[in-house]
Amino acid sequence: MEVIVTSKRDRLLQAAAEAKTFAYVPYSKFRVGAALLTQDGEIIKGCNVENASYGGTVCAERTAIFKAVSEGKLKFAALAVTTDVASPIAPCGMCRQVIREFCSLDMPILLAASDYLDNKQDGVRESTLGELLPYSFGPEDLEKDRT
Ligand SMILES: O=c1ccn([C@H]2C[C@H](O)[C@@H](CO)O2)c(=O)[nH]1
Ligand SMILES: [Zn+2]
Repeated sequence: MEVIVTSKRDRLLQAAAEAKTFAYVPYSKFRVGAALLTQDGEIIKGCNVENASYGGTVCAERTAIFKAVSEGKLKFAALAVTTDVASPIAPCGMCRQVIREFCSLDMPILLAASDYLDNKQDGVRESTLGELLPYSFGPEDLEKDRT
């Protein structure tokens, strides 16, 4: 995927910050917002949604992906994630695997610190899925010949 242009990048980061405001986090009080850019240029937002059973909690990244996929959108160009932490926070392992199902290994993943607008230098860490989930298992592995 080619480098995303600044306006789209800013829109995506802004959308992640907006999504964070809807985080349902009565237990952890740890707000997370995610925003997915589709290859058509659409932005789909997601927040973490916690549950009294704890295990029923869904992360912001998976909320965004499941929202998109359940609307028939399966091709993504970038993902942005932000929290209230003043340094960039990376997605959990389960989210990385779910992202792996739908996104290429070179897809940009933008990790924005809570204050990234004041700190555009170090506030956004730009990574890729391949960097966050090296030597991974994915859908194509199920297509390989088996003995
Ligand atoms: O990648 C992550 C990691 C954690 N959380 C949420 C889950 C839970 O609601 C809270 C604390 O783990 O943060 C996310 O949304 N994304
Ligand atoms: Zn997660």
